[in-house]
Amino acid sequence: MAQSTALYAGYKPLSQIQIPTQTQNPTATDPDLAMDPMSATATTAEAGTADQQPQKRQEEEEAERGAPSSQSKNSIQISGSYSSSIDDDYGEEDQVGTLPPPSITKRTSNLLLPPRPQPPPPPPRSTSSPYTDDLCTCCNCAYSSASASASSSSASSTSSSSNSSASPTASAVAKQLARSVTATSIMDMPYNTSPSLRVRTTSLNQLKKTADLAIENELHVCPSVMSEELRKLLPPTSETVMTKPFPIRGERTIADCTTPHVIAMVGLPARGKTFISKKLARYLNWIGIATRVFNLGEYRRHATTAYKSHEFFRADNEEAMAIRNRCANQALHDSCEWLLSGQGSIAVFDATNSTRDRRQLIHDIVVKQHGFRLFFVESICDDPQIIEQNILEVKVSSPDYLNMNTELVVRDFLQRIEHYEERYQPIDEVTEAHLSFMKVYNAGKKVVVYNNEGHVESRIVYYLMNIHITPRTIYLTRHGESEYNLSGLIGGDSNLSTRGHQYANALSTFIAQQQIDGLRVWTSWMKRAIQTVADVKAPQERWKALNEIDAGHCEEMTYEQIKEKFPEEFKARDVNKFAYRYPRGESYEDLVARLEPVIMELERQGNVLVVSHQAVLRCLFAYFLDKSADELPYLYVPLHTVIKLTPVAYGCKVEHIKLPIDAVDTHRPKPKIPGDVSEPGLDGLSGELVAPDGVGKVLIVGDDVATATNGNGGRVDVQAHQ
Ligand SMILES: O=P(O)(O)OC[C@H]1O[C@@](CO)(OP(=O)(O)O)[C@@H](O)[C@@H]1O
Repeated sequence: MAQSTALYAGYKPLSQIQIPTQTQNPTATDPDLAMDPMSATATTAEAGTADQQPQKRQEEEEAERGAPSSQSKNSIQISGSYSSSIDDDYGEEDQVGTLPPPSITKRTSNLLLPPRPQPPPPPPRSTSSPYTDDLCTCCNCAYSSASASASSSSASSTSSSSNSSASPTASAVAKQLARSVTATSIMDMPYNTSPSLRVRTTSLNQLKKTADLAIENELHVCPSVMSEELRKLLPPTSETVMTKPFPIRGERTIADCTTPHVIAMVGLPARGKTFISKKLARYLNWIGIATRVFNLGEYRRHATTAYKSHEFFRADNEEAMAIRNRCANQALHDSCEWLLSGQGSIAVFDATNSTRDRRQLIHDIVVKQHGFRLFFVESICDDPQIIEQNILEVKVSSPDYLNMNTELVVRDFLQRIEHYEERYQPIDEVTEAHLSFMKVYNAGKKVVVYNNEGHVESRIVYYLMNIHITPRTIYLTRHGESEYNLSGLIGGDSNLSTRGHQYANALSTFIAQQQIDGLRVWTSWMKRAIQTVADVKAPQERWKALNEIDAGHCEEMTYEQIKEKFPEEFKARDVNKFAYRYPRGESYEDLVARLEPVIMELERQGNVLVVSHQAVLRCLFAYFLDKSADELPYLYVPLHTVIKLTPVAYGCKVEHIKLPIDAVDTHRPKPKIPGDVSEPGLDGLSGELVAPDGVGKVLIVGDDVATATNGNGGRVDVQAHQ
């Protein structure tokens, strides 16, 4: 966690904060109402100058996207049917008082071009580049000042006015840029233009407004040496836009989340805020939007050495309140700094944010000062059973209650909730009509969405409408060993081998013995997957989306054959396996995009057995285990093994159940030298029945499948993962 510098007046480093004494002061005022008039004035005054600009830009962005104006208030209400218990946070944390305006105005240039994670350096320009007429003078790349000078007249006027003092090369770049800015409009794009190209064009339209400034400052170089930010805004060329069905990872991120977002949770303790925050972050990261949760409870625990009792949360405990305020300031500040640093696109501020003043303050900082988007997610629950279940599941094991007996924990926590209830103000559509928010009632029974402002919010709303907390189990397994697996061929649509058929039998026995309530079976359309569940007694569905990664020109070849026939391709895959796309085929990143509807439907379902393939299951497994894009293509998913996933608290319990039928090992670990087929891998997983990263332990079932499913038969030691 990045420690802040003293950006807020009066801020004290967390390490210097002392444990509060449990004082009670009945005359103390509500800290949310006790705003420092100086701070409040400063905030308002600053807002007067700064706030209209981001808001205006936001509207312009929306107009470009064809999104409805934020002025058009809208609210929808949806009722669902979820039930059962709820997992939750460690009960944080609201009532923070005034947040003095942070002094980060020096970074407002980021608002125009928010820094993004650095993409890999551009490939050397080939002679097929459009920039071929002439060599540039700064680095002898193929940038053409001649082609740039042949710009359209309207473009020329734009560039010449802004670039009169630049070098000939800079002038050429400026012209090239300005021409594209002037000539290209999102409206001109053909209907089937890729999303990445549309975004690039949108960015160009934005750039048009700031072109003079940008050209002044940055266009003194050719594209190969100009800043990443500016280069991204150059018109697409045959090198930057490929013929492909999906944009590459970085582009997709930009497409989905041009403006940084803060998602701020709202609600009383034990209402599932941390559960929602963590799950949402896992999903957003998986689809390629860098997201991080800032949990206020963790800040508070860091600032105090030990939690003593609910007294700490009394509204009239001034000393404790001061600590809580500082922690909240710090967490929000860190969220914004993280977004400004360009490391991420969405910060989830996991706190109770339970008063109107508090939310207004967040709005002032996030929207008015930084120009970010802000979306509140309020979790409301009045079902005592859900709340109690939640306390028992996650509060009892909270670091706040180490070594405390369960009954005392429940009593203390309920009193803590009462302190919050005294001051809790649910989001109000009338007095807070300017906010964008959704409300989730009783773990998804009803959902209200208000002022939904764009694509990211829509995806979040859709996701949160699909998740539920009803206990269930998901079983993942690859098909039985196939004929192609035996001969080392990838892809294709071959039949099961003899051992593959034996696995199919063992699997149906195993599943029957598990006696899984309401089980549904999902398979790909591939023969080997369908044959594997031939005897499983449960309703079955075929998903084309579960088909194995399409290896394009490399289908039905061995790794050795690919290396021999396409050595460069083979090597390229080892360099970046997640992003690499087979010629005329798919990448792992494509797979993730293809599998999103599967994940969404899995979230809606109860018990499901998914029978699919190595690459596909790596993607699904990575979603449940929150694995990064680097780790994902190397996750170990061996044949003849069932991976049992059981949601617990904030994560997933993982069990690997190896059924007793031998199979070849198709796992190819990451080689030390890209393109090497002989060298043993770095991850050391190949051939070992060890789950990656110590995730759970492998349960090796004996000859009698029943031994393992009858309770004690080698029950595995499992770990829960966030
Ligand atoms: O991405 P890598 O590691 O090559 O693994 C994917 C490959 O796994 C295979 C087996 O080698 O999957 P599966 O047998 O599960 O259908 C190939 O079909 C597929 O191309």
